[in-house]
Amino acid sequence: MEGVDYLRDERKKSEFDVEAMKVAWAGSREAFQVSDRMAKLVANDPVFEKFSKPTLGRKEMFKNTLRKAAYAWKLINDLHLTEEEAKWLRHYIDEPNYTDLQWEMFVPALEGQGSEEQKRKWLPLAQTMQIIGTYAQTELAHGSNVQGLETTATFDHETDQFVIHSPTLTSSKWWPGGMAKVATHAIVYARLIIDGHFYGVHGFIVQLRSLEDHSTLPGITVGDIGMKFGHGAYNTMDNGVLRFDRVRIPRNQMLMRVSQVTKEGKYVQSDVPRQLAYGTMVSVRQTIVSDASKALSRAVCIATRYSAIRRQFGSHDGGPETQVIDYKTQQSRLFPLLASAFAFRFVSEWLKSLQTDVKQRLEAKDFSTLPEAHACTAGLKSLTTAATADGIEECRKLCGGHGYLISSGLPELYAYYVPACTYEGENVVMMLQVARFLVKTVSEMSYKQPVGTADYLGRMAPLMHNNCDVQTAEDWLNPSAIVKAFETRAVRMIVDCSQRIAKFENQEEGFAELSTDLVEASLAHCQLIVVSTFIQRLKQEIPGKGVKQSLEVLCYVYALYLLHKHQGDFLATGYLTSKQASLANDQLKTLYSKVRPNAIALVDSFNHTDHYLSSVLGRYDGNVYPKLYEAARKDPLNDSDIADGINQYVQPILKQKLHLAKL
Ligand SMILES: CCCCCCCC/C=C\CCCC(=O)SCCNC(=O)CCNC(=O)[C@H](O)C(C)(C)COP(=O)(O)OP(=O)(O)OC[C@H]1O[C@@H](n2cnc3c(N)ncnc32)[C@H](O)[C@@H]1OP(=O)(O)O
Ligand SMILES: Cc1cc2nc3c(=O)[nH]c(=O)nc-3n(C[C@H](O)[C@H](O)[C@H](O)COP(=O)(O)OP(=O)(O)OC[C@H]3O[C@@H](n4cnc5c(N)ncnc54)[C@H](O)[C@@H]3O)c2cc1C
Repeated sequence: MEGVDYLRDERKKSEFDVEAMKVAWAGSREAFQVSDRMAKLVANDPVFEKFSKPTLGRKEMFKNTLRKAAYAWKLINDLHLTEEEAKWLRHYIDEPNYTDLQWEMFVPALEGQGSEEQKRKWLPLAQTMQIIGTYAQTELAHGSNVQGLETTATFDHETDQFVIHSPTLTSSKWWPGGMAKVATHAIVYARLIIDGHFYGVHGFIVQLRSLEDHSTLPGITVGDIGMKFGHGAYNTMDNGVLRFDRVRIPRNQMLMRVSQVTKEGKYVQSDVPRQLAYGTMVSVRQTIVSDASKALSRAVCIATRYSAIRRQFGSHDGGPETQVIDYKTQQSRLFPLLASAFAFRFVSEWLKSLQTDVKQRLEAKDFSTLPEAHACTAGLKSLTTAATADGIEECRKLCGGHGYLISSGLPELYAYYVPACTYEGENVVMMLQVARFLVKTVSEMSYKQPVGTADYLGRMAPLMHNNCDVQTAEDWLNPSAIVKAFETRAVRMIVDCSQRIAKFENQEEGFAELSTDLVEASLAHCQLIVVSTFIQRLKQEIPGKGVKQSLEVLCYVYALYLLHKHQGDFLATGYLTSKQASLANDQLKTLYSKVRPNAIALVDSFNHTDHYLSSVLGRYDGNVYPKLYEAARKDPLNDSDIADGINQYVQPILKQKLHLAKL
C-alpha cells in the first residue's frame, strides 16, 4: 500500500460530514464559498507558483513578489472582487508584501484616526492604490514603548507646517513593512512639539517618494534593514529604515480625529480618549488572532496527513508497520494542536464580533468597553501567536527528519510566522497589559461590577472558596465543570497577585516585582476566554451529521490538555486535588482515541489547497514518497553530476591524498 491508499482508508473512517465541518470552520456557507473560490483561483494560476521561492536570491524574490502583487491587483480590478474576496486572495498568495501594510495598517489608520475631511481626501487615493502607505511607528531604540519614540513633529506657526525630524540615530524608523522600496507615503508616529511644549506621540501623513518617478523626496533617507530569519519567509517584504532631515508637511497632515492643532498652534483634545490613537494596533491584533488559526491549521494538516502515512516499527510476520499517528505519544502532541486550531478559529470569530460592537459604541461615543477590548485583543494576540509558533515547530518535529526539509513546508511556515510573537505588541508586554486591566478591575470592584470577559471576577466570593466536585473521569465531560475550574484558577491567581501588590507602598513597584506571576495570571484569564468561547460556540446550532459531536470532543481535548499542561496552577490554587487532575488526564487519553478515526477528515475540513500548504508531506492525495523524490531532484545542486566548486576545491584534496598514498 502507498500513502495514497492510506489516506483513502483514513477518509473512510470519518464519523462526520466533512462538507458541513468545512462550513463550521469557515463560519458560514457564504464565508466558505468566498474563501474556497479565492483559494482555487490562486492555486490554479501559474503566476502564483511558489515552489521556486526558496532557491531565489533576495532581489529576485522581492521582484517576484512585486510581480505577484501587481497581478493580484489586476485580478481584483478585472474580476471586481469584493473587499472580502480581495483579502482572501492576498492571504492565499501567501507572500508577505507591501499590500499587507497598505490594507491592514495604512488604510485602517486613516479610517480610525483621520478626521472626516482627511478621510475624504486620503482614503480614495489609498483605496485605489494611487498612493501606497506604510505604518511607521517603531524606531531603532523604541518599539514597545510608544511614548518613548524620539522622532519629532514641530509646529511652525509661520508656514502652518509641521517639521518632521529624526534628531538621533536611534530615532530612525526601523521595521515598517513595505517602507524600504515601495511605500510612497507613511503614517509616521512622532512627538508633537508646539512652542517648545511636548504633547505626546501623534500620527502624521508624510510623503516619502515621488509619485512621478518613485525617487525619495528631499530630506528623506530610506533603505532596507536587511535579511530576516529564514531564507524565504518574511524576506519578500522590504522592512525599512527611514530618517527625516527637517521634512515639512502641511498642518492638515497630522491625523486629527483624536486631537487637533489649530492654525494658531493651539492643541485641542477632543472628547474621545487618547487611546483611540492606538486603534489601528487593536484592529490588527484581532486580524492576527484570526491568522493564528490559519497558520496552525496549516501545520497541523501537514503533520496529521503525514503521520497517517508514515510507518515505523510494530511489524509482525511481515505485515505493515504501525502508522505513527497510532502512537499515543504522537497523538498527545498532535491532537491538542488540532483542537487548538479550532479553538483559535472560534475565539477569533468572537473577537471580531467584540470589535464590531466596540466600533459601534465608539461611534455613539460610548467608550466604556475600550479597556476590555484592548485587554482581549492584546491577550489573545499573545496567547494564540505563542501557541501557534510553538505548535508549528512541534508539527515539524512530529514529521521527523523530513519535517526539516523545506519541501515539507514547515520551516518556511515557522520562519514566516514566528515574528507574530513580536510584532504588533511583543507578547509579554501584551500580557502585562492584560494584567493591568485585571488588577485595575479587582481594585475597582467595590464600586464597579465587572462585566464581559471579566464578569467572573464579580463572583469572587464563591470562586475563592469552592472545591471541585469531580469524582470520575467522565465527570470532566461537563462544560460547567470545565468553566468552573478555569474561572477558579484565574480568579485565585489574579486575586493573589492583587493582594500582594497591595502590600507594596508603591503600586507600580509591586506590579513590576510580581510581573512574572501577573503574566501567568493573565494567561489563565485568556485561556478561560478561549475555553468559554469554544463552549459557547457549541451551544449554537451546528448542522451536519456528527459535526457538533466531533467539535465537542475537540473542545474537551483543548480544555483538558490545558488543564493537564498547567496542572501546577490548578493544584497550587487549591481547587483540584491531585486525584482530580489525574482523572482529567485519564479522560484526555480517552478523548484522543475518539479523535483518532476522524483526524484526517478534521484536517480536510480546513479546506487547504496543496498550493496553500506548499508541502510534499501534507499533500491531499498522500503521494508523499515519489513527490519527495521529485522535489529533491529539482534542487539546483542536482542540475549536474559534478557541482560547481568540486573541481576547484575538492579534487585538489582528493589528488593530494592520492599523492600521499603513493609515498
Ligand atoms: C500575519 C498576518 C496578520 C495580518 C496583519 C498583517 C500586517 C502586517 C504584518 C505585520 C505588521 C506589524 C506592524 C507593527 O508591528 S506596528 C507597531 C506595533 N507596535 C506595538 O504594538 C507597540 C506596543 N506598545 C503599545 O501598544 C503601547 O505602548 C503599550 C505598551 C500598550 C502602552 O504602554 P503604556 O503604559 O506606556 O501606555 P500609555 O501610557 O500610552 O497608555 C496608558 C493607558 O492606555 C491603555 N492602553 C494602551 N494601549 C491601548 C489600546 N490600544 N487601546 C486602549 N487602551 C490602551 C493602557 O492599558 C493604559 O491603561 P490604564 O488604565 O492602565 O491607564
Ligand atoms: C517582521 C516584523 C515586522 C514589523 N513591522 C512593523 C511595521 O510595519 N511598523 C512598525 O512600526 N513596526 C513594525 N515592527 C516592529 C514591532 O512592532 C516591534 O518590534 C514590536 O512592537 C516589539 O518592540 P521592540 O522591538 O521594541 O521589543 P522590545 O520591547 O525591545 O522587547 C525586547 C524584550 O524586552 C521585553 N520587554 C520590553 N518592555 C518590557 C516591559 N515593560 N516589561 C517586561 N518586559 C519588557 C520584551 O518582553 C522582550 O523580551 C515589525 C517587527 C517585525 C519583527
